[in-house]
Amino acid sequence: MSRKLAFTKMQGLGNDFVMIDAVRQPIQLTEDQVRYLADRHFGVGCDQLLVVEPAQTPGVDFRYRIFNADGGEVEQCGNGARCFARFVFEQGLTDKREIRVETKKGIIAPRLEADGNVTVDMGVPVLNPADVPFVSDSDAYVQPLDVAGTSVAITAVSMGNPHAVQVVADVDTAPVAEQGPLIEHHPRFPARVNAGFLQVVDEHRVRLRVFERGAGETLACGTGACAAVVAGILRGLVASPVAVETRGGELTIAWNGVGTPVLMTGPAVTVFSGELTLP
Ligand SMILES: N[C@H](CCC[C@H](N)C(=O)O)C(=O)O
Repeated sequence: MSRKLAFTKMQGLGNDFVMIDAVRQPIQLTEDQVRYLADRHFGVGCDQLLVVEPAQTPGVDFRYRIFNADGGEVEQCGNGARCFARFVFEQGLTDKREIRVETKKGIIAPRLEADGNVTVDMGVPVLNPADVPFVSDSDAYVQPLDVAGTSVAITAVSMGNPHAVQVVADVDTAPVAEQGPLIEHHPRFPARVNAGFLQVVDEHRVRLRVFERGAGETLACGTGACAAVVAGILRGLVASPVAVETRGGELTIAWNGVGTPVLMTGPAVTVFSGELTLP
């Protein structure tokens, strides 16, 4: 039996989302339905689908679930967190400008700024390889990863979701298309991984491309920007705060070191709303 579904299309630096208000229209989407909604030819089209639900934890305002375009549910989404905050405010689901929201892996706190940007406390990055998860007998911040016979020096970081960050001379010529899928599916990342390609411009500015788990290369990746700055600071290449230039625009990331949270600031834009009949 088909049903009507209201949705809103949003984007954060070109990383685009279909937002579903499952507070007012409770729904459980199948993987096939997620893939349909994310499909850029047969559906609405997005990198990720974000479903807003009532909170399940006391003292938290909402729960938000994140699904990649391939249908898989994941732990965290940085650009999505900013769009989520604007969505619940614009839809009248809250009158708060600072929101506590639970995701599959932890609670984050987005704040709507007066200048239109959104700042999110993305939580404390996880560096213990077993918790990323990254199969390794070392906890060194830089480790060699064999990628089709090429040894790539990566830093494994979890922002709730897993990231493998490498430093390149120039993101425009980095082997994103060739290495991205190989790193995403690398056996040493049992939950797969988002592959970051980081170019250092100066102490407070970098350029970044990310081949995302379950979505391919996106124009921007918020958790990827957080992971890249963490990796850059651990390697002594940059210092907080860092401007992160992505193909979709610029994020500001601040981090004061191991054991402290990462703060991410950037835009969140509503593109259009619509309704469709869900197959
Ligand atoms: N592809 C990611 C989820 C979306 C993250 C990204 N869109 C962001 O802004 O953080 C993963 O599978 O972990």
